[in-house]
Amino acid sequence: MIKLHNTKTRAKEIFTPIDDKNVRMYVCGPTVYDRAHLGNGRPVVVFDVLYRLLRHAYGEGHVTYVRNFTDVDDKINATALARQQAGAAGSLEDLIRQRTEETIQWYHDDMDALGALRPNHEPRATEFIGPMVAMIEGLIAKGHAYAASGHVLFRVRSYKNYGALSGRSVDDMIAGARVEVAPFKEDPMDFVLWKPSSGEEPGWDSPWGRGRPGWHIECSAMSYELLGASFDIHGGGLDLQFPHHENEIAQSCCAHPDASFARYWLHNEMLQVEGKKMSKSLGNFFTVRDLLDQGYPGEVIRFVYLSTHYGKPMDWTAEKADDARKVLTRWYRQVGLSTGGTPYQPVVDALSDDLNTHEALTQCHALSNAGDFSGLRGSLYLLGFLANGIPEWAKVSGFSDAESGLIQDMLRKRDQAKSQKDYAKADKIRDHLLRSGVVVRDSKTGETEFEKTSSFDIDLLDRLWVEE
Ligand SMILES: Nc1ncnc2c1ncn2[C@@H]1O[C@H](COP(=O)(O)OP(=O)(O)OP(=O)(O)O)[C@@H](O)[C@H]1O
Ligand SMILES: [Zn+2]
Repeated sequence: MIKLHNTKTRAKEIFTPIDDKNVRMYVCGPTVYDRAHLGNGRPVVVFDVLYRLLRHAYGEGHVTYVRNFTDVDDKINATALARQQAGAAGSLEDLIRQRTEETIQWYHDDMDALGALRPNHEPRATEFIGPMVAMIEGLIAKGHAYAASGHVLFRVRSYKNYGALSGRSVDDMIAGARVEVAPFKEDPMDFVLWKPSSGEEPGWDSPWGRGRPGWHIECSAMSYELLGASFDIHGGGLDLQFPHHENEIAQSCCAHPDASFARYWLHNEMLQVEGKKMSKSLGNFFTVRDLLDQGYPGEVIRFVYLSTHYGKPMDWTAEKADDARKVLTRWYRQVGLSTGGTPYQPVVDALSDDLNTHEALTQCHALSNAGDFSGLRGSLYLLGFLANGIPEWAKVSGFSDAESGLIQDMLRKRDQAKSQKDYAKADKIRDHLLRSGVVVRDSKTGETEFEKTSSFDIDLLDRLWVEE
């Protein structure tokens, strides 16, 4: 039984899909104008864990995960224009396409490195302009939208539940929001569904002239096309709750009044830098690529994300990353002793309790300490580690995975002996290792490294391991 905290009801609820043969989830994806920063990676990993849990619970072929690329945006146009002004060859349209293509490639590379599975569908807004126009026409026909000066606006006051997701009234929201006042708006709260494009700006023909869609309608149209009018889960960062998600709900529920749109809304809290949201506009960001280039493995970054519950703000520290690397190194070496393995039930239970990844990692520690390496392997796999086997950085040169696993397990027993103050036993294990040709070195940080000597004898090591 999976429980999820639903922003819509502000409560942890039992998750029941509409169709357990096809569990459907939509997550708002990136605007593709630049490298993803570490904050942007958080929802990717959070919803990847949820996707993996749903696949575990309902079967791999029974979950449909959609995450879009917003490839129509003024920020993309601005980057392309800056390139053109700097002398880049090609029309603005070419440069825009180049920019979005390269950004999508970067996004894939970086998110793959974090161990995130690719969603089943990654629709690009530019491929769904037709359905967006159709949805806007439907909204106009029902009186929920109006055309004015080449724009189409959503009539917010026509939807009585507007604000329900955030739990605020329209008037409160206006007071707190930066709403654009424009002469063609009936009400300052009304938001853009379609806007005119001039000159070289990307644009498509529509009943309201050549123009482009607003950001909010993209998600409403793409989720409808790929998941239907009612689906199970909608996710994204908490910064999107208002106005983006309120607007998605208003559009979709008015276009399809008999459907429920998304039934469970999940929002991840922000990755912060000194108490403030990491964001491009504040300039306080570093990219996932920066960290990878500095030598932090993607698995380590993933581990740091998972160590905090998605509903809590978190920050990145080098100390957290160092700890993560140590723990993962030990676990990766230990699982070299096992093949296969199903996830440990307490790990599944922790994830099923509103994605308690922190508790899931605590349970992995318990498996590691108890020497249950097949349970550990299965659990790590469920958490999105080990998809490509044991990474190179965790290996010890000269040893096979199974040999490292064996040595790591002897070291575990030695640590246990030490903590029970049985120093004679601890020394005996070390001597065993030495006799088999393995030199052990304890570092100041409490980790133990090992190395192979020319007299390495795996058969002897194996025998001594069995004795212990
Ligand atoms: N600091 C953060 N922590 C967690 N999630 C974030 C953070 N910043 C953005 N996100 C999430 O990243 C996803 C992609 O958002 P988007 O591409 O709109 O980011 P952005 O607007 O370019 O970034 P920024 O907010 O820095 O301007 C969204 O789900 C958003 O909620
Ligand atoms: Zn969206």
